Amino acid sequence: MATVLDEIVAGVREDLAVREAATPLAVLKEQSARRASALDAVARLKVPDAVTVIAEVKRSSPSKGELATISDPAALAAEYEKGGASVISVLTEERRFRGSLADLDAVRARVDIPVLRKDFVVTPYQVWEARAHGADLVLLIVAALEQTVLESLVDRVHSLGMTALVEVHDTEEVARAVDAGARVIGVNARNLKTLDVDRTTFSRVAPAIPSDVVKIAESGVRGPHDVMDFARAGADAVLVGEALVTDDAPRQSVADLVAAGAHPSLRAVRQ
Ligand SMILES: O=P(O)(O)OC[C@@H](O)[C@@H](O)c1c[nH]c2ccccc12
Repeated sequence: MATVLDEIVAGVREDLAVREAATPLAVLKEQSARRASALDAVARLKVPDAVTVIAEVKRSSPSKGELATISDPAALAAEYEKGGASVISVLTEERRFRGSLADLDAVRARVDIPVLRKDFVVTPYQVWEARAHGADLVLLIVAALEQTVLESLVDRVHSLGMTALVEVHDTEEVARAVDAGARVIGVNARNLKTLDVDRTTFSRVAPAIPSDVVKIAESGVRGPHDVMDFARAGADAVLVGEALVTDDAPRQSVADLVAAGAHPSLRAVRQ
């Protein structure tokens, strides 16, 4: 039976065929060459004595439907940046998440911190697209990719100077991510087959991640308390979407999450 993930990827492939017909790869390569080099995201995500925050621009999701209108994604990203976010995540998937490459362009033009292209990347064309539109990081979901494809996409992302954020759900996927050369691994608390969130996923899966790899807890962060829990479980960063896009004061809420991630009581557990 087709899972939600299979259905999303099928839609992504259809939309991709349309873009590939309109913009040849050679054009994307020229656009990429004109971009400033990608920013070093690893240095910003893994800092001593603090959990950093990746703040996400997301209008809609398959699990919750419409979350927020977000008429000005760049303005929201600028608020996140002022609140102390280390990286901005921008959904570019159109059908289920109501994102676009135009959102990525707008955010890139406004903020100075690294930007993550959040999509269902299955071909090298999408990696070139990410770079052409100014992304510094690209999400790669292990569960959506054959191992050989995952390996070649990680290589492509890194060879273009970007950082792959390789998403896993269990320890087998961690092994695949590490074999593929991941330097940054995100453990998604949301199961992409059932869409359920299980906040214990990170603490179960993170011990399998090598110590030199950056560890990110993704999904289900409701507030400062969850940031502190993930910090105690060894997270270097958290990725937060829904709680921020549905908030009236996203700048202050990011600041509260950043403060929780740097709380002095966490120093002892992070040694
Ligand atoms: O909105 P949340 O629960 O804070 O989750 C953010 C982020 O982790 C989530 O949007 C996400 C994680 N992995 C993904 C892969 C594709 C699309 C979306 C995602």
